Amino acid sequence: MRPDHSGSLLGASAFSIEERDAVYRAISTRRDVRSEFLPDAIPDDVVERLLTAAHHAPSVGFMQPWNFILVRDDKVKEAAWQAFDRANREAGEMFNGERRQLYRSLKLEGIRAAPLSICVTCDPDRCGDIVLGRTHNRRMDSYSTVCAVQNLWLAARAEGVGVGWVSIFHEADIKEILGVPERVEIVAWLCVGYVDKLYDQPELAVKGWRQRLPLKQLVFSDRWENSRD
Ligand SMILES: Cc1cc2c(cc1C)N(C[C@H](O)[C@H](O)[C@H](O)COP(=O)(O)O)c1[nH]c(=O)[nH]c(=O)c1N2
Repeated sequence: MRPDHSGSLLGASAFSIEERDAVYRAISTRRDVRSEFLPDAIPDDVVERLLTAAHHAPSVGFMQPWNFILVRDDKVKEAAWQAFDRANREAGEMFNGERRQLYRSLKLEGIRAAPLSICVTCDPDRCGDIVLGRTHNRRMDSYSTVCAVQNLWLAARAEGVGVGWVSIFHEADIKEILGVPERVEIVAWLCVGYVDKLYDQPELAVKGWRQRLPLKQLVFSDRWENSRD
């Protein structure tokens, strides 16, 4: 089949003020959600829009290395929670004193509370061994998959749906639970569900774990500024 070269260009004018503000509002009010999920099922058309948003993410060489495993089965969620719990206990041991106490007091997942989990994976073999743009850095396929997660996260905010990213697992445990092939990477376990409240600041900041850094401290001109290391 001959490639389709019939694509046309779209106008690229700025959004209206309202549209622009809506985009920034989604970005600034998106939160990582752990425990505030409502039990209501998410309608299929909403899930479809979230996945479509994810699937429109940029990807290296237009590789689209992602898959989305939709988990609704309580038994599967329970197994994932057990894997989280094991890893979380190990993580707690890595802090000392007050920090350990604080860590242990944090709620870091909503796996069983959220009506839906979406495991987002990255298949490094999606389009052969040599991928445009990935030749000098193999991690570009993982980065692409993270872009898909962020698209989904922002779209979810606009839908009134909360998302919580859980990464406190041994990857092998999740692969086994979900039957994911060895070569495929687990990028994110996302807990997904409606919410009626969101923190106005990151929960980790509210709970005293870590504060947002001043942007000024992170921006350099032309070269890395060692004095700020
Ligand atoms: C790659 C990655 C992995 C994780 C997270 C995020 C990302 C990007 N975050 C969420 C993280 O704690 C949160 O994004 C920050 O604290 C900032 O808060 P807001 O997302 O702005 O609410 C997260 N949160 C949590 O409670 N358990 C977890 O395992 C993880 N893992």
